[in-house]
Amino acid sequence: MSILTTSLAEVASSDATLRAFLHGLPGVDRVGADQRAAVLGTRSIKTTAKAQAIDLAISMVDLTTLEGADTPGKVRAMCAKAVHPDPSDPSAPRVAAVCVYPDLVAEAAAAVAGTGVKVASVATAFPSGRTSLEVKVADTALAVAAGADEIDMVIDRGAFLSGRYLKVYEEIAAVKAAAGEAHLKVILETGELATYDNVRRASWLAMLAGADFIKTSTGKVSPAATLPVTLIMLEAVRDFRARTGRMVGVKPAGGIRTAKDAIKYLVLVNETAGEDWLDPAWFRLGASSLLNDLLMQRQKLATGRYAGPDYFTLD
Ligand SMILES: O=C[C@H](O)COP(=O)(O)O
Repeated sequence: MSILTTSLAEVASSDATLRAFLHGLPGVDRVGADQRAAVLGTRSIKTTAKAQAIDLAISMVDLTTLEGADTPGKVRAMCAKAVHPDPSDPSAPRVAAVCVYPDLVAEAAAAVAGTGVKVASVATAFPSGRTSLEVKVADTALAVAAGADEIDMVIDRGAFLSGRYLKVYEEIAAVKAAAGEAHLKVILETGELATYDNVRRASWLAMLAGADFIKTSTGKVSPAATLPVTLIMLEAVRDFRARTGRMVGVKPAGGIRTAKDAIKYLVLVNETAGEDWLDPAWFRLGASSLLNDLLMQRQKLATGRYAGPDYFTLD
């Protein structure tokens, strides 16, 4: 079955049709992808453009805490930081969203109410996803009922890697239905997918099933986000829009800690998917400890000196 001739409506009728479609996608040139990501990662941005890039990156952060030891107090402090990242400088943009476990959604929703900061929650038995579909759907519905604007779900990697593509598709579609109006980010956990071809296939599978965003990683598996994997996902959303007219967002997450790295991702977005994606509606950076470096670099550009990490509250 050729990607050019297949009707997308027919693709999800069985494992066999999904397999034919996904394995009919062009293979990823691994060396080429690594090299292109490395080259784009060396592009430098100067002064004004850098200041704009830092503010854009701040506005794209999903400020995240996903620890077993998370408390309501920690979540409230994180939410305060999400709304006013730099209390000494009201011109610092707020972040896109806070991202928490489902049991802390209500706390987060109360803390950011009326500010424009969204609440994202990792439902579906994050990070492993190893539970029944009934539990995943209930986890999602409860998170939305508690106030989540966005649901970050994990795919069933075991099913994907054993070729049970229809199961993965149907789970995503069921979680999407349970999410209702909430936006659905589908985490591929690329560090467990073994090949770049699989990253491309999982990206298409998630988009076909209704993902609003595709996300690299949970942050609990190494490697997490990388530039080459994000490049492949950006190509996928670009090609998916060309084929269907529908735009899907991209979220690298896990291990992104410096402003320098964040800017590399923005260059990659611009050069791969295009500037339509340079917007928090279409591109996010999932990170627990990136924001302080963005704020430090922002202040350095404005004042010519670093304030030092102690100046900002903890990420
Ligand atoms: O979704 C975001 C990740 O869980 C955060 O990972 P990180 O702690 O490496 O920034």
